[in-house]
Formats: sequence, C-alpha cells, structure tokens
Amino acid sequence: MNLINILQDQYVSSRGPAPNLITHIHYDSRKVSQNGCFVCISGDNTDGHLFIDTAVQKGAIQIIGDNEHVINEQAAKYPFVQFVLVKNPKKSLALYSSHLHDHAHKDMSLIGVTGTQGKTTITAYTRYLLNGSGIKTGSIGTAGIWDNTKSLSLHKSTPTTPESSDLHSYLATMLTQDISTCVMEATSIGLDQERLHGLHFDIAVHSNLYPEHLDYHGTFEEYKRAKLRLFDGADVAIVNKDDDGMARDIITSFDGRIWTYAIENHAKVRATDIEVTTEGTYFTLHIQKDTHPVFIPVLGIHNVYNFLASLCTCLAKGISLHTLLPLFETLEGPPGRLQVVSELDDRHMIFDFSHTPAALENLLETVKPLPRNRLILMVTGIGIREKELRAPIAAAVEGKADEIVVTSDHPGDEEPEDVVRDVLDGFTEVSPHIHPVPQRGDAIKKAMELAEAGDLILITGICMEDFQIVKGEKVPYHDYDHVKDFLASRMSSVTLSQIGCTPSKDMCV
Ligand SMILES: CC(=O)N[C@H]1[C@@H](OP(=O)(O)OP(=O)(O)OC[C@H]2O[C@@H](n3ccc(=O)[nH]c3=O)[C@H](O)[C@@H]2O)O[C@H](CO)[C@@H](O)[C@@H]1O[C@H](C)C(=O)N[C@@H](C)C(=O)N[C@H](CCC(=O)O)C(=O)O
Ligand SMILES: Nc1ncnc2c1ncn2[C@@H]1O[C@H](COP(=O)(O)OP(=O)(O)OP(=O)(O)O)[C@@H](O)[C@H]1O
Repeated sequence: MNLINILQDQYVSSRGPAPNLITHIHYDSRKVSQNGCFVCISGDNTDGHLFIDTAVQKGAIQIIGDNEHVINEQAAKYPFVQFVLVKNPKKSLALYSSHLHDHAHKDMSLIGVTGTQGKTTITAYTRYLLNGSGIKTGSIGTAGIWDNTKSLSLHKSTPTTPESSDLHSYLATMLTQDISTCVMEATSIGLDQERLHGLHFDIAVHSNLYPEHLDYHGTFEEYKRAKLRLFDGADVAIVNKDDDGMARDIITSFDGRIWTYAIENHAKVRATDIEVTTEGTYFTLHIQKDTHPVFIPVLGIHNVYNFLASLCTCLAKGISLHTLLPLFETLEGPPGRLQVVSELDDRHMIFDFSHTPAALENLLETVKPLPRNRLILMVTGIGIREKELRAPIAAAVEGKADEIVVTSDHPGDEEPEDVVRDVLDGFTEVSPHIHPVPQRGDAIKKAMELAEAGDLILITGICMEDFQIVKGEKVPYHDYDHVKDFLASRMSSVTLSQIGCTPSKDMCV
C-alpha cells in the first residue's frame, strides 16, 4: 500500500505496520468495523481524534489524522495499528475513498450543479434529457441517488452532497451499471468540506446566488467563494446571466468554455414570450440566432431558468437540439417541486416542497398567474426541526389563500397537535377559513374536501420520502395514498393525469 500514491500531496508521515488490506474507510468511529480505516475530522461539535480508542476497539487498523501530538501519542499506545499524519483529513478521506473504489469517477463524465436555488430541479431535468438522448446518466442530490431509471435505496448520510466516502461508493455502483455520466448537486457546505475533492467536472452549472447558510459560512463572500470552487478546473461553465449573485465572478475568472443562459439579458440560450398555464409553460427558445416555440410541462418562471441551465448542459455535451426537442414536452422534474399531481375532474392539485416562510411566499407568487377559482392551501409545521419557523409560516401565508389547512410534518417527539398550535399562533386573526388538522393524511383529505370546481389545491411540506418520523421511528407514509383514498371514496371515475412526473409511489410522498 503506497500511501503517497493514495494520499498524494496530503501525505506527511506514518507510524506502525502497513495493513495488508483495508476494506472500508469512515469518518465516524461508530461506523468503523474490522480492517477499516478511521479518518479523524475536527468538526463543529467535537473532534474525531477523540474517538481513536473507539475506532481501534471496533477494528480499525489504520488511523488518519492531522493532529500530530494525538497521532504520535496514540501510535505509541497501539503499535499494531498504522497511524498516518496528513495535511487535511477531509481531502485525505476523498482521495482514499477514490482509491478504494478504483477511481470509478475517472471513467465517468461528471456534471456539478451549484447555486442557492434550483440545484435539485436542474439535476433532475439534466438527468432526464441526457437519458432521453441516449446517454446513461445517474444523479446525486437532495432527491436521492438515481441510476438512469430509478431512485436507488442507498443510505444517505447528508441531505444533498454526500460525504466523499459515500460519493465514491455511489459512483462505483453507477459504473457497474454502465452509467457513463453523473449529474450531482454541489452545495456550498459540501464544497467547503472537501466532499468533492479530487473530482474533475466536465461541466459546472450555476443557477443563482442569494444569501443563505450564512450561519455556516460567516459572510456572503465566503458563501460565494465556496460555490465558485466548483468551477475550478471544470472544462465548461454554464452561467445564468440574469443572476447578480455570482454570474460575473464566473465569467471573469473561468478559463474554459462558457455557455450563458438568460431570460432578461442577452445570452447564448434565451427564453422570451413566456406564458405559464396550469398545464405547463410555453415560450420562445433562442439559441443564438435560431428560434423555436417550446412547451415544457412544468410551472413557474424559475423552472424556465432551470430548464435553460439543463438545456445548455446537454448542448455543451454535444447533443443536438434536434435530438433534444422531442423530449421537452415530457420533461420530468424532481418529486414535489411544483408537481402537478392530478386533475381531479375540474380541480387542480399541486405538491410542493416549500416549508419555510420565504419558500411559501415564492410559491404563492408563482401560482398567482395560474387560472383558477379559489386557492386551498395546506401548510405544515415540522416536528423534527425548524421549530422557530412555525409561527412565521402562518404569517407568510395569512390572507393569501381562500382556505388554509394547517397540519404537521415529521412530528418526531412532539404531538402533532402541539406542532399545529405553534403554527396557528402565528396568525393574527381567528378565521373560519383556517382549519387545524394535526395528522397530515387527514389534512390532505380536508384540503380536497374543501375544494370545488375550478379550485387549486396546493399541498406543501417536506414529506418527499416514503415515511414520517414519529417518536424516533420511520413510519411508512405516502401522501398520494390519501389522495387515492379520497378519490376512491368520493369519485366514481376520475382521470389522474400527470404533468411533469410519472405516477408512482415516490411521486408525491
Ligand atoms: C453542519 C455540518 O456540515 N456538519 C457536518 C460535520 O459535522 P460536525 O462538524 O457537526 O461533526 P462533529 O459532530 O463535530 O464531529 C466531528 C467528527 O467526529 C466524528 N465522531 C463524532 C462522534 C463519535 O462518537 N465518533 C466520531 O467519530 C464525526 O463523525 C465527525 O467526523 O462533519 C460531518 C463529518 O464530516 C458531516 O457528516 C456533517 O454533516 C451533517 C451530516 C449534515 O447534515 N450536514 C448538512 C448541514 C449539510 O451538509 N447540508 C448540505 C446541504 C445544504 C443545503 O441545503 O444547501 C449537504 O450538502 O447535504
Ligand atoms: N432557478 C430558480 N430560481 C429561483 N427559485 C427557484 C429556482 N429553482 C427552484 N426555485 C425555488 O426553490 C425551491 C427548491 O428548488 P430546488 O429543490 O430545485 O432547489 P435546491 O437548490 O436544490 O434547494 P434544496 O437544496 O433546498 O432542495 C423550489 O420549490 C422553488 O420555489
């Protein structure tokens, strides 16, 4: 085992016997087992160097860290274990993980997507368009780990950009399925924590940049700096010219080829004459001097931006517009992002992931132009996190819908009634049009009961997975089951037609 080959410039020195075989690598002592390598990472709460004893007890035969004093001390205590001193444990974790997975990423084309909003959607659109063009493409991000056809049931240790040890194993899994391209979300936190260290991106995609995660990054400039790292060394940059946040920074510093897209400004690829309907969005697509009328079955101007980013990515990959054009009208987004689930006779129903006051305000702006009668809105307080957002959620939506159903999502250790009460506290007035319904499934039915002909039912919340977290347990749960139950009980014959998604269990749960 040549540590310099594996750890490259991160290697400093080593002590103790070189292991014959390392079977796995982990940054959490609790997850290490026989013949493993444990990487000590200094975090926000604690320091991995404190858990070397546990890792050795669990079977670690190699320890990597950057605290020379602790590494030397522990090497004397455990002479049968190899201790490796490195410059940066997170970069070392990435390089070592790549080695353990035979550098699968080098046999794949990687596309990274970064920005404050739109990453999940751009990732899903790109995956759809590339697969439709005959390029076997997987994806990694908030919507899960996907091969070219389905979501894979692989464990995720982070919400969006995986730790490098997981990331390399996902890529290796994809390669065994002959997947040649992977499109992945690159979050500022993931980039900052070196989860993508050592990967080469053929294409780096930018959506937009607004202040977010400032508690983590400290300043907007640091947040931007983290995002810009995706573009270091990439061959092609896809840039949203309408974004004031970081478009200029990329354009002025990027060395490779640049594809720009925009709605407001001049760009290589542009959309004009946008018309949003309940079925989807019509616009004129401009690619340099050529124009094409286009329909995509998704809603919202922001999704036109996301589509343009994905289209540029495909064009930059060398796919012809001729190949892509027929795919537009069946474009599929990620589950629960303005997902038009069904036309219930003469009513409309949309699921959206919005669960913060800002996202709900955005969502309500987006659906404003849609032709409809009344708006029936379901909002949720979340039990397992963001308790402080419950009352502000009420403030964000008060007076903006005809009927508001308030419910709970992932109640966790709390009673759903208490979660709902916290949301209700945020309304300034008591109203017969505000309906507290603590159980999420019952709340969906209530929203459907309230709707009449021509009404739009907007179901929001984070319940995109197939479970609810209740008292520490993952309880199986699907929103769509409640839609179906309601329809079965109330309607003799209904056509559920999908726009922008395939009817499936993972569609709206
Ligand atoms: C806030 C944040 O980024 N946390 C990450 C960070 O955790 P931390 O600094 O709190 O770690 P810590 O608890 O101090 O522990 C330090 C080290 O000791 C280890 N440890 C700890 C206890 C023990 O008994 N044994 C042991 O080995 C820990 O595994 C860790 O390696 O370092 C850990 C190890 O590298 C990460 O797994 C962890 O991500 C957690 C899971 C997470 O959820 N992060 C979120 C915020 C995140 O990354 N989100 C973004 C999306 C953001 C967006 O929405 O845009 C993402 O890309 O997923
Ligand atoms: N291009 C965009 N511009 C502005 N807002 C957007 C854009 N794309 C999506 N949004 C808004 O952000 C929400 C989340 O979209 P999406 O999941 O694609 O973004 P994301 O960057 O992956 O965020 P997250 O990591 O929180 O999932 C959408 O429901 C929509 O309200």
